[in-house]
Amino acid sequence: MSTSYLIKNVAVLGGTPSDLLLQDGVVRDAADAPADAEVIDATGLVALPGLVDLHTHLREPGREDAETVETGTQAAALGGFTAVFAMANTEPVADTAGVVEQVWRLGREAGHCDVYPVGAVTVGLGGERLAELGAMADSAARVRVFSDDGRCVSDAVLMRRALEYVKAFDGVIAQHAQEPRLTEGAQMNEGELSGRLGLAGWPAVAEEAIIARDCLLAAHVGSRLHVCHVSTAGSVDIVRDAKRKGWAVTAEACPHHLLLTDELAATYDPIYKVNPPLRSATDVEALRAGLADGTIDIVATDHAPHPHEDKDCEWSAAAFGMLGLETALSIVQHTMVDAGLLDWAGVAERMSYAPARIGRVTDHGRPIEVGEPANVVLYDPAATRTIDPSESASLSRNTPYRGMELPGRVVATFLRGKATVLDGKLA
Ligand SMILES: NC(=O)N[C@@H](CC(=O)O)C(=O)O
Ligand SMILES: [Zn+2]
Ligand SMILES: [Zn+2]
Repeated sequence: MSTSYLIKNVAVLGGTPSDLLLQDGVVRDAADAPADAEVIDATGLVALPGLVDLHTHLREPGREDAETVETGTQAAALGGFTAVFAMANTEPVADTAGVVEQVWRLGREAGHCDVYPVGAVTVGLGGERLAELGAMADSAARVRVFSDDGRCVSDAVLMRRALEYVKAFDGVIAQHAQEPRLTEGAQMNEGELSGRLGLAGWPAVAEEAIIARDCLLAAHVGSRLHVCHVSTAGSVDIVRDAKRKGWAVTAEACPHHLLLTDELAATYDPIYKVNPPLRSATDVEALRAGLADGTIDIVATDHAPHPHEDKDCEWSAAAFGMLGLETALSIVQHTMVDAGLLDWAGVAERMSYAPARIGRVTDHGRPIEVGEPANVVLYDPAATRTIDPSESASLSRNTPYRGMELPGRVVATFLRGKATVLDGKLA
């Protein structure tokens, strides 16, 4: 028999404390708790629906030195996630039914959280021929999100065809918006600082031009576009405009873009090297405002593990990317909740309900109500912790928050009523 959990005195979405029963994989009325239910005193804790990350790099197959499905989903569970969408830029690329089924199966076997593979848009992320989108959609992995993330689908005709193709199964194209010709050799945000540091600049317009083009294309063909890791104030404006026109455009912001700025590049420490790059304080403020008013639909981690030999080197030689799964909720608390921009219901919308909706997943992103799947995270917003990379479940150590004191701690995560994390540790 599986364990039942009676969670006492928990503030669901930060509301008035009540009791919750998780039994047989679903949320039940606490009054029906069996005598042998495991009791958790959740006084002071907030219950949120299991978090859903629409943008994770699990690196398997091919780069198991950086991360595996096992370790990446452990990090996810520790961060309060019950589902992650695994990006397609693996080796081999997830551009066939075979590879997406393999990733999906590895996720099931690991059991720490559900893994939904993202399918590549083009063969080998080559940007030349459409991958077998229909076969991936029809596979056991039931792919609905397609992305060449890491690369931009820069060919307008190919992007149009992809948007048209996925309409047949209600899919979405998640675009890594980066005009390649405007970003050749780019190392950091283009601005006064990049000139001073002698690092090639990644201009905001290279992101904004692609987002504007793709919003127009999505509207033209009547399809769904999702914009990955929005990083500039101008991008927020473009998405806001597209939404006002009623176009089916959604967008994500990453925790690091909500907190960190390009000033950190002055350290020349590649821990701060990420794509798109850290931008200005004005951009950070616009992202927070966009996330608060719903222009930016979701927070996605873009968890991008890299082994130390790809990060502990000179800036221009280092890989782009930073860890995100285990710190995302703390960064959102710090930048949005503690700043008075979002309440916990708003966090649930942006880190669980909306990402599940965009990814067309129905058993995650559900409210914590009787009869719903017991995908729940218990979070202590009053706790603080100092980030120690060596404590991460990830195989990689590239967190930009090393040594920082962050608010909040994930106390427990439940996947279909089974504890994946208890007392802040893997169960
Ligand atoms: N974000 C990054 O800096 N890196 C990602 C690729 C990506 O998300 O574009 C990676 O795969 O390492
Ligand atoms: Zn990307
Ligand atoms: Zn990514």
